Amino acid sequence: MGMLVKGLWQEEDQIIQSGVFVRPASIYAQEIPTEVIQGLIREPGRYHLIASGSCQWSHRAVILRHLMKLQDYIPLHLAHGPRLEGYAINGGADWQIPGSQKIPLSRDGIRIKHLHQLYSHSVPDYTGRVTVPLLWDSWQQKIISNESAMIMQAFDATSAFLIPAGVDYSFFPAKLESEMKELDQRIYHRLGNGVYRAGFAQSQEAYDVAIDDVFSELDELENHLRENRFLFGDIITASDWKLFTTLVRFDSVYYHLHRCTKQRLIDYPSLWSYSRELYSWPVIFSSVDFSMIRDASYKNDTSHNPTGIIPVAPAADWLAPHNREKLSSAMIMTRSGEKIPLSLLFRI
Ligand SMILES: N[C@@H](CCC(=O)N[C@@H](CS)C(=O)NCC(=O)O)C(=O)O
Repeated sequence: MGMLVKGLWQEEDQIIQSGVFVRPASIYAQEIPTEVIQGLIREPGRYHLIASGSCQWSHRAVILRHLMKLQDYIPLHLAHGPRLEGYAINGGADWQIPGSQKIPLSRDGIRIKHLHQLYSHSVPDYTGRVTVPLLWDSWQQKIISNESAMIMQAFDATSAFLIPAGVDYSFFPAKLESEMKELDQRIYHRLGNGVYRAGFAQSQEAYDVAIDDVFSELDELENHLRENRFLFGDIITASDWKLFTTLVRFDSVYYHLHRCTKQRLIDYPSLWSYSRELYSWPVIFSSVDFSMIRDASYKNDTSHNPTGIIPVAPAADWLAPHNREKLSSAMIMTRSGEKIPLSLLFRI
């Protein structure tokens, strides 16, 4: 896939170790400071989100931007196009680095084509992977974070300053913090990253271990969601959105391209109705582009799909009634831990 070494792009990388896919830690993975969170609201247009429509980690950040109603505050740029040197930032055409026209002697701004050029513009001797999503500070011309979980949390925390819809709701309620952390880690290891470990495995053993994790996690979630409307009962949290971005891609990409072929999402009745409920929210529905997900995944994963042929989409009725309201009401928490009906805030 390629990476930057001391600011220079190189095609070799080190993500496979003894046949096992090892996802490197993000370089800017620290918690996002409060001044930046306040800045997201108080300085509209200063911070930009750069994401990809196909990537589950990007999708998490894009979803939180919608749910916290930040579209007018944080411009979104979708990296897409042929991956010649990693991600193209604007379909392979020139793209002006936001804010670069303010750099002295650069009135026309700095124009780039590849995401790695944004990384090395931010840190000239950057060594590491060049990943989406990332949060860009257009005033300081630097990357603030390239870790989706931290970006989600920062977007969520803006409700302490902005109070969209007059209620300081949160998808990371303090009351559930430690339980969410534990659950998110388990799901990330076994399922979210498990589908990548299965897809990129270069030995039978590594593949078998990953597949076992993926499907035992799906079994466990299926049991849980049979009786619980969301992962935390009647309360929706960011853990649901993290899980959703993996599930929504499962049958379209991971099932076939990553060889997760034991069962499809639609073979799990509760996981499938749960996914349909989350998909049915108008703001979420508009954030899912199945053909972009499939095209980008199948065209760019040339090691699994050297011909670039995009297989036909699996038949699945994502708009069929989910009937999850029979399980419980649907609630959300405020920052202080009070439960309020979701329908007061969102069209669901
Ligand atoms: N830990 C990161 C992972 C992001 C990530 O791996 N993104 C993929 C796209 S789905 C990427 O940019 N891959 C390019 C690469 O690793 O070279 C996060 O959750 O934000």
